[in-house]
Amino acid sequence: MSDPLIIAGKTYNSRLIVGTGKYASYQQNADAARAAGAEIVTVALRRVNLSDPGKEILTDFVKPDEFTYLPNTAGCYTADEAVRTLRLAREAGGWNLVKLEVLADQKTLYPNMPETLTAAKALIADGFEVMVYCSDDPVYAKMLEEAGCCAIMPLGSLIGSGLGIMNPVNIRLIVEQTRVPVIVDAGVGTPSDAAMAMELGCDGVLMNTAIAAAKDPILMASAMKHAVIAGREGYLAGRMPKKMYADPSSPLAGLI
Ligand SMILES: CC(=O)[C@@H](O)[C@H](O)COP(=O)(O)O
Repeated sequence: MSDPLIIAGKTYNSRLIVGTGKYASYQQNADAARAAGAEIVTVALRRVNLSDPGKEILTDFVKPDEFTYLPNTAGCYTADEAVRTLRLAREAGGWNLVKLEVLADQKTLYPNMPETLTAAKALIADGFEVMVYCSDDPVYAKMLEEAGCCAIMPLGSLIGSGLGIMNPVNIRLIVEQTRVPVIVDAGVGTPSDAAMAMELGCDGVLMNTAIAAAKDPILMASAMKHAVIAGREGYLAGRMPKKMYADPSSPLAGLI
């Protein structure tokens, strides 16, 4: 069955996007991205070495001809900072598809939604394709979609928390109202969290810590790949209706 994910007019077969932080090495990062079957990797422009030849460079391991690079603005706390960071990235690397995140504070890394919306509008006016990390607030999610974002990426829970999807009802509301892909970003801790996101009807999942901080990141990456596929197929198959009382599995007719 062909069931591609289309973001900003480009088709992907994988619905799992992975990060490039917290790994023991860039080699382990590359191996995990492959085990996850990921086609897109997100890169924190302010944290990952993309150019200093005196150190290991990410692109030597996670190769740009193998993965679509999705630069992100992790570590930016104002719209201005985020816009400036992505403009510099476009000049340096030619990246036009970007992941915008504007954070509110270091303790929660919760998205600052007014600043995020301001930055999204500026970037879209500047010709960027903006995938946007956001709160699970359906009202802001709608504003970001109307501003022209090409993917809405609500948090499952706080970045790096591994707490899973704290507010499935809000995620479902966002899914129902959104016409561009909805990708749960942040907070996934286990394969069942990833499957739940997909069963809720999300178009994909972005995760970093759940894989990078696992005891065996490569095995966890593979587990996440299967969970995303299982959740997607379960969503497309349509779950059975919930019932309050038992319903026997074997037919009642013809009983002795
Ligand atoms: C990698 C990234 O872009 C972040 O949004 C974040 O790190 C993902 O969150 P988790 O680490 O909780 O998966």
